[in-house]
Amino acid sequence: MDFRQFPEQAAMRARERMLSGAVEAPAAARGPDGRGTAGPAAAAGSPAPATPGAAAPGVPYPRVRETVLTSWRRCRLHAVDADRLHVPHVEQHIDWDSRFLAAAAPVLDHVEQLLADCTAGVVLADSEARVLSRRGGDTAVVRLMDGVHLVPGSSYAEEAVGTNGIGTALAERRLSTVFGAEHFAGPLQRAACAGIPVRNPLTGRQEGVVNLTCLRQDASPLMAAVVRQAAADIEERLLDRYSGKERAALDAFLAAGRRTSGPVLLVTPTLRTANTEAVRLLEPQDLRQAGALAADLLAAPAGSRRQRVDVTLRLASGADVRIRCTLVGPPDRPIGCVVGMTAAEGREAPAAPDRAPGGRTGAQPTPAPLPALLPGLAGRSPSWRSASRDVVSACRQRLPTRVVGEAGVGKLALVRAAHHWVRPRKRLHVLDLTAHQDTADLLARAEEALRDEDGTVVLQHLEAANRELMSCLETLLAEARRDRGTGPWVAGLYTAPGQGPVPAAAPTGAAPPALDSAVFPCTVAVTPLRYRPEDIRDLVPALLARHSHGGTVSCTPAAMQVLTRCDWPGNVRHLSRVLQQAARGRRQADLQPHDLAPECHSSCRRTLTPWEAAERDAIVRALHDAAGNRDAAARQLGISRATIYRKIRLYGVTVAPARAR
Ligand SMILES: Nc1ncnc2c1ncn2[C@@H]1O[C@H](COP(=O)(O)OP(=O)(O)OP(=O)(O)O)[C@@H](O)[C@H]1O
Repeated sequence: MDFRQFPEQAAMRARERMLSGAVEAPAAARGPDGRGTAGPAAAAGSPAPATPGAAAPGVPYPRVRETVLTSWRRCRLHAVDADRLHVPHVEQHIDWDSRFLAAAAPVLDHVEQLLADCTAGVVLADSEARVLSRRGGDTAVVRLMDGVHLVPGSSYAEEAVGTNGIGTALAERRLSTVFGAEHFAGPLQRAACAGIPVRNPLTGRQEGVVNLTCLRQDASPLMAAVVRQAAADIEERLLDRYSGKERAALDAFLAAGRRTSGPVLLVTPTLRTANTEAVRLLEPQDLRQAGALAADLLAAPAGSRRQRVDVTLRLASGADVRIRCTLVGPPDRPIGCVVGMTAAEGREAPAAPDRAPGGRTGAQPTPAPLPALLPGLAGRSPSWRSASRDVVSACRQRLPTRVVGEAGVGKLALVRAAHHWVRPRKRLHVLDLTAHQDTADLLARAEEALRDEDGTVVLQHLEAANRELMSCLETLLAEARRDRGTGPWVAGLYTAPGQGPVPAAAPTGAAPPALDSAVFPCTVAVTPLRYRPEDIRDLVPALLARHSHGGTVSCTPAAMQVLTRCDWPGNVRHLSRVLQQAARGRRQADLQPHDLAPECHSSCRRTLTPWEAAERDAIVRALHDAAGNRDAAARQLGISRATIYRKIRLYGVTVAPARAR
């Protein structure tokens, strides 16, 4: 039975079981968009539950599409209420004069006419899922949409109302069809909808979503075709609305964005836009402030206008940033201004009162003003944010800090980013304790680095230090602080053994010398990637940008799903290596699951021997070649059916048959 046909209460119960991990949801039925592999006829069958005993014998288990299941998991993370609908009213935040709305209006008129004899209504929302316009729909659909507040001025963001054809399309960045019980919130389950993001053809950013909504029994594959065409028409009209000057200014803005990994803004007399990094790192008031600076430069009298202006700006977070405003076009007739941002040179944002990061020691924990996220680093999980906050805070106070975590979790990356944020252009000295055979040489280098009062000294791989070395380092560090009262900031990185719990604080007793050292009053633990899988969605594009050398390699949702399910025993470094391999030799590509290394398609926890790893890889490749068909893969490998099934179980191979993907 297809989940979409499930009655409301049964659907809710089945969903709870799937999300609580009691059963693995069998994927996937063909949606009325015609995608997927099992059509409505197949949907009428009863696939066995993935976990024996998940459904009573003879009781059909519902099929759920992977995209829907992923969306439900996001809803869970956002604590969306499944029983009641909470639709925020956000009218005051909407730009009712936007270029997007103006470009879309004639297209919506046309779609409304097309749908005159149909029951469905068409809805337009902006990039934040705020409803801008609603047209058409027969009486029943209008009543339904009114009943669920699907009206201009309300927000249909997935984190507010759950899985739906507006917010989910934006979250997935592609066509999203949601039918009946696939909606997360019960009150939406009478509806069926198809939504597709509309992209700005010049900047590539999502401008919004066009969506069709009808009663669930009226759903049709044509809905997807109609929204696709409408989105293409809006994109074309959007392009037409840019003048030649605006296109030239946008070209300069995009070129500036390619040269930096930081925030970039564009201001022209008629247009304001910002890159993803700016939106991610800055608060709205910061964007407004920076935009005002650029507008002032554009409005300055021609005689006094300079091509480039550098200023320091204090952000809402309290951090200082260096702003560079560069005019586009000649100074006497500029067509726009591009604003770039870096951390301010030699200026430290005001430090918080004395506070031990992590709140483990010290007096009153007072939150310090901090950047929303450290530039150049990806990840928004609470544990990553907390580690970032603690490391920056320690860096500001020059509090000797031990950063603990498994190999490749990002300890050095975090300390480096904090150093560049707090004291840009000052030196960062990294001393790898495993790279120095000669202790005297290591201590001499440490002594020299510790003389750099404004710098940061990182002692990497503290776990490799024996008691004697540690005691010498302690003496050096104590002297560095006593002599000058302040001294450089010292961070010690301790690589904890893999796949085990991270020590939350400095252990005592039989702890290794690096951990029972009295030198570091503060310890920050960085969580392994497998415990913060939500960061993978941020890390993947950031790491792909690094490995595609200015190209545009991205990840399809299906490949992203494979990546988010992996355990990543080597943490971010491991993920980075897999993406580097997958992106090798490509400048433009949408990575598919089969582009990822075979290890991503196996959930085996133990370390495989080289022979076993080779066998697993061969099986994964054969399964990909055979579209997941196990019999065909076994034939290709020249092994029996029974053997391939046994090996698949042994290695936890997760390549699903194409029908179920
Ligand atoms: N949040 C992040 N965003 C972007 N890149 C990251 C992030 N965390 C780690 N990386 C990247 O992952 C790789 C490994 O990180 P890093 O060297 O900091 O790990 P580590 O914890 O210090 O490892 P080890 O203990 O083995 O020395 C680096 O290439 C780093 O740039």
